[in-house]
Amino acid sequence: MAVVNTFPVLDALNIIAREDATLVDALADLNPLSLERAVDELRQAKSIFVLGAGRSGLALRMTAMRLMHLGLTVHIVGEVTTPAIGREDLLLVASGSGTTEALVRSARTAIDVGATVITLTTATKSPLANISSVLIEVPAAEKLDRAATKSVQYAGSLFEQAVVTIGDAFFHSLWMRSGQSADDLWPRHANLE
Ligand SMILES: O=C([C@H](O)CO)[C@H](O)[C@H](O)COP(=O)(O)O
Repeated sequence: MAVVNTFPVLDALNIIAREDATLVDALADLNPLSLERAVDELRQAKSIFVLGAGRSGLALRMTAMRLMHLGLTVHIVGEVTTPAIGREDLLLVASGSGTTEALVRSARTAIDVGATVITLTTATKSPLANISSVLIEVPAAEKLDRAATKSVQYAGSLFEQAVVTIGDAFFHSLWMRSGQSADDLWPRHANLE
């Protein structure tokens, strides 16, 4: 790539905002039933476990906090206090590639014990996608996709933004159904921060 002297931040913001809006339109075409099923499964699960590596995992941690605000029992896989997953539980996984080995292994364990696995991924034919109970295709670039047809942003950035947005949409949908006010939710927010 050629060095350029300037690239206005507002231009970058516009590029990202446009990519995010296009992705939401594509999501609506690809996944309405999967998105609704995911919300139903999240509502019914005894405990929700969230799992992702790198930035995908960081994005899902934001969803984990919001689900906790709703009063749901949520665990982040890898934390020392996270218990064993069981039959009535749900594993929510985000992996752009769908091939990150530790995630595929954990998803297999979850399926083996009878838990539900919801996967957000760009790769619908990946090992992770193949074993998932609910598959949400995110039409974004995967981290090694250099074609710039789906995104001009670096690596899996568009996917990771989508994970945050879809997680917030899960939360919002569940919150609107829950009958709880913002004041009902707030006392659950961390008071040790
Ligand atoms: O951190 C990541 C990287 O910065 C890509 O933008 C990825 O999220 C991490 O490598 C995990 O990969 P995936 O399982 O393919 O999401």
